[in-house]
Amino acid sequence: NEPFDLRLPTPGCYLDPEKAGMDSDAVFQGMTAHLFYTLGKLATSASPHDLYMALSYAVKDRLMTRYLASQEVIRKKPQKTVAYLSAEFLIGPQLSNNLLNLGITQEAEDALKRFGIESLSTILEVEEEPGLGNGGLGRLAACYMESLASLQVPAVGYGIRYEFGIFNQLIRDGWQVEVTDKWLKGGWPWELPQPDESCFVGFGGRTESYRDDKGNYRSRWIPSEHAIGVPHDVPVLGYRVNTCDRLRLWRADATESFDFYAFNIGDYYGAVEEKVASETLSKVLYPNDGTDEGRRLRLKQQHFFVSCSLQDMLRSLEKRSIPITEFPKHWTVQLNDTHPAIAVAELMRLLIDQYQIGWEKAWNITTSSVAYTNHTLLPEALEKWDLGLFNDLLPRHLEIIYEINWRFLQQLRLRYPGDDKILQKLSIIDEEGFKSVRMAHLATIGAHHINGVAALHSDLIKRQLMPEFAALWPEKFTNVTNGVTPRRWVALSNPSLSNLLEEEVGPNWITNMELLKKLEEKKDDNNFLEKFEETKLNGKRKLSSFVHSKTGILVDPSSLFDVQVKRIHQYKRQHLNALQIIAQYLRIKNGTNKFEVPRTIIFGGKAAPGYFMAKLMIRFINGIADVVNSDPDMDGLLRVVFLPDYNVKLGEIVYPATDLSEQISTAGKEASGTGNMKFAMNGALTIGTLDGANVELRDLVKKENFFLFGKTESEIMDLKNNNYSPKTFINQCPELKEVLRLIEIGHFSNGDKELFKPLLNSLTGHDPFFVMADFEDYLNKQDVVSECWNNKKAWNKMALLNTARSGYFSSDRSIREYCESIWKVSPMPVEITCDVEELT
Ligand SMILES: [N-]=[N+]=N[C@]1([C@H](N)O)O[C@H](CO)[C@@H](O)[C@H](O)[C@H]1O
Repeated sequence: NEPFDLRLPTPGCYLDPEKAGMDSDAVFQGMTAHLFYTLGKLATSASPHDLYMALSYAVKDRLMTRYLASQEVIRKKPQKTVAYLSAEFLIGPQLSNNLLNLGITQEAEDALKRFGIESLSTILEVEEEPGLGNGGLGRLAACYMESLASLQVPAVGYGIRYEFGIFNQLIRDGWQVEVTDKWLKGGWPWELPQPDESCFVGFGGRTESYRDDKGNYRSRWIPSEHAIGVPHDVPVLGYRVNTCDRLRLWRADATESFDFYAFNIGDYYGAVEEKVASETLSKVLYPNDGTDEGRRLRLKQQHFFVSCSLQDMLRSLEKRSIPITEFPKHWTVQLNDTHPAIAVAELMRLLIDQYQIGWEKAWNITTSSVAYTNHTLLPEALEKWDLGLFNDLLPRHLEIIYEINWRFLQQLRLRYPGDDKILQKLSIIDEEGFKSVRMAHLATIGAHHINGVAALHSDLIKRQLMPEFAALWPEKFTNVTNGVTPRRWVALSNPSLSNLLEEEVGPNWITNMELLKKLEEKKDDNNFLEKFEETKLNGKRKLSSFVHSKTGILVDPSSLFDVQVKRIHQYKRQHLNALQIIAQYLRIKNGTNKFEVPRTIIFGGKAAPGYFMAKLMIRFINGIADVVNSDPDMDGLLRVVFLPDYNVKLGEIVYPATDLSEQISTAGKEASGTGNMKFAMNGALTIGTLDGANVELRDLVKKENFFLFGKTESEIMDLKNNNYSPKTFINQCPELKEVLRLIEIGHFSNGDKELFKPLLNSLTGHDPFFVMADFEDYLNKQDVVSECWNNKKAWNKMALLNTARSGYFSSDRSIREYCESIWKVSPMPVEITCDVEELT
């Protein structure tokens, strides 16, 4: 394709920062200009936030050439583009990542010095992160967008621009308190509103059939309510390439922002009612991680961003005068879980009702364009929409879903004549009890591929979640194990390790993590192992001062940093970790502590506001921390910390500072996990169960470099099918008995015996996540950890081998697999030819 002609007076073709207006002086000039013209500030009176905004604008300027060039390539060259539809994009802070991917971090440091700012970190601290996601699913979408750009694959991420993201978490008297996340309050320099590319979206109303000009009977939708979707584009720059893809986030606005008639008759609320109602669509992110929300507004949000996104894709074909029937050649649509699954019905509606395409053709276009990723097996997370609500909000879509379902059931009748049971089981409509629409079935029937996010998980989807569908369409079911971007999670978060890796294997490990295998040669090199350990200590010192500044707790960087950071959920078993701590506490108190290993145990994670047991688990951990941290017997041996407001920014401090990564979910429950990958890349050892991606991690780093414990998924199944009794395990383990007794008498709740009763009753009663069954094995494995820690050389060797062998978990590998096996797309480098002289 002919190179992007750069006749525009903009800095920025990726030849060489020095030559293309990327040197520190150009950055300084850019900042000065934005302070003056954009922010109306003089350098002399600029606050750190002003300088953050000025530097961000100056950096965004330097993205624009690539951003526009990349859009031009998509516009000019009929190439299949990836559309990643996700209700969540947990993109994290942008400035440091864009500086890294542009390769001008040092230039920014130098420019800031001329404003009297000694360190870039001072400016990075003030950046608000857009909390547009809950946890793993949202962060995965962000890692994937960055890898798509770094691999030079044209892509658009489609999502919602929530005005309020995931709540900020405060800890008050040990309890989680949610605070609204006003991330936009200081302004956000990383977006480009595109109001002229807005879309209309309908809700409610009714459908009516009519005869079209060819006399065919057709159905059409007459919505009773409308909203406008205004796109806000966020550049997603690849690492040291010209590709800059975009994240298109939809903001909801009213078709009629102000009703003068209502105003004139003094009905002031009426005057803005519609505006308020519409804006609510993108007002706030639902703060649940992996549970079905089932609320009307949630379904409206899903239809809102999906309809805008599909209209946007179809419009891009019209703009390029490409026949709509060629949609599958130009767009491959990935559904990030069932949250955007309405896309199957909405694409059919747009193709049939708006573009008058016949059913079969429309179905062919849809099923050859859409693919679906499942992220959880938890029954309570599988979205099912009440039929009444669905019909009320999306009557035309329900008509189309009935037709899809009818045709599907016809197929089944042919394949399984007389087997009504399988029809009921696979139908999109769940007729049992409250009739509902099963979104996972709609996605599976409408998709050409369904993938899980780790080998075990994808296998369990086929064996447990959807065995009949897997038998029906074995070719559709596949696996793409999750990955994380090494740019943010190693190069950016852990500069001292990054420098050591570059020293040892050269700079290309950042885009080719397999190169890290070369580090294996250093596994017995004491000198190198000490350097490696030093990088970890750097991280631990940084985290220690952060812990002290946030919680007032003093922790010893030379102690074993044992970390569990993730959303609080019973299946992730933060309470199992807490019980183990009490056992350690008792051993120290009773003098039966075998290994004098000073440990700092750190927790972090938000609980969904409506999830009582998760909130009680946070209170429980803080109750234990108060007792342990105020007990002189624990000095120099045990410290427990609950770090508030765990998010991407905090993750960037925690992952490089961890010795032991806790991945202790009940086997069969954690689809993949991605924190486990970030820890291993940064040289932490994992104590974990054979669950999710832990299985592949253990295979790759080798079992001697992984602390495995616990029952396997099939052993858990056996326990479940044979009337599992937690009491059996309690009676077998005196330490566990003593731990439970201490909780019961209120030892960690100032004598209040009631506070943790719900937790105790659940653990000693039904124990749905088999905490009691795995406790003893877990406690024993922690002893193995302590023993190993006392052998520094052995520990560092194991840690090095984790980093060396975690290259597989780069999101570049995941994206390559999606491109080859599901999307059938290939990289499309963006050429920028510019006559430098002409530019500068
Ligand atoms: N929803 N959801 N699913 C999850 C996470 N909670 O966001 O998706 C993540 C991303 O696929 C998985 O790593 C994790 O195991 C799974 O529970």
